[in-house]
Amino acid sequence: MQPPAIAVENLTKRFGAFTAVDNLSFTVTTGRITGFLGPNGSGKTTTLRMLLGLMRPTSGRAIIGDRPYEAIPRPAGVVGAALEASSFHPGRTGLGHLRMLAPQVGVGDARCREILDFVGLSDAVTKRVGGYSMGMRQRLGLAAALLGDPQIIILDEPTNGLDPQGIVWIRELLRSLAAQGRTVLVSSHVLGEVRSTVDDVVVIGGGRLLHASSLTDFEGLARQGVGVRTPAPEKLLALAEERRWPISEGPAGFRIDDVDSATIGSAAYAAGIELHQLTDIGGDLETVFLQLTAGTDRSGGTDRSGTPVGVAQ
Ligand SMILES: Nc1ncnc2c1ncn2[C@@H]1O[C@H](COP(=O)(O)OP(=O)(O)OP(=O)(O)O)[C@@H](O)[C@H]1O
Repeated sequence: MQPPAIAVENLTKRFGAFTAVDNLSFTVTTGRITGFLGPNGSGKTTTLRMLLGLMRPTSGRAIIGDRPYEAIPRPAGVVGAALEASSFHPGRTGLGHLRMLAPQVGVGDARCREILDFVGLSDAVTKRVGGYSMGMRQRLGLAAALLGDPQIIILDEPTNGLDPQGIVWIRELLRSLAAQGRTVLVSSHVLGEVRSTVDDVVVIGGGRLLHASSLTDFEGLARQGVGVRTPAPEKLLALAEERRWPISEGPAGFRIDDVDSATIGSAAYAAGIELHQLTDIGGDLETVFLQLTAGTDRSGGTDRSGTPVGVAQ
């Protein structure tokens, strides 16, 4: 198996007494698009800044390829990032902005023009950034990230402030980058904006890891199930085995998947099994995401035992 493109290992960032990123660990698989999800203030940007050597971690480390960002000899050729769309000099043109970056990236004028064309900004080459729309700024940020032709791309909320057309454009661009075998880590506080694009998800809240898995496994959390409580667990387990129901036990009782509550209730009644609770659970993935991240203040983010919820990586 290929080593991960990015490995975040026990990363922590404190600002005084405030812990913005709290012992965070996850990996980003080479050649896949990973959605880095969490509500506002959950620590996404802080994590990305540490990844990119822009901020020193309090403890832990972040590895890109096989080394920390600071140790990469020509970083722009390995990893490209767009963290903030607004940090351009308003008096510069789009081309001027890229020309300013070109020497440190190690590219010439032709590449600057080529990449502006690629992000759909060729008409705005000579227009000053001060007059750019939000969408144009996002495109210019992407152009800067892609200038050195990196294999790993890190984008912080690239859909922020974009209209629906712009969001579709970003999605298609990310897909085309992944189709070229590149690795993309893209942050968002809105699951819906990246859901149709990403292969994997990392969900954080309150600076802590809440969930990491493939999107498919994440969607599995929203599978319809029925919660069952009974004073006769052995009998229920025997019934589930006989009926071949997928059953699992958690702190809140049993969960049976892919069977409706009426079927379970009738079968339990016929088998003389006393039930104390029969509840429909799961459903819409957006709701699952909101439930997962709800109340993740600085003391939250994990269940009462301190275990991240649903970590599958
Ligand atoms: N330099 C700093 N000094 C003090 N606190 C900071 C600093 N940078 C970030 N924070 C705090 O750390 C927390 C995490 O911020 P961060 O920007 O990483 O979150 P985020 O998930 O990217 O949020 P958003 O989606 O709003 O961009 C926030 O409460 C923020 O106020």
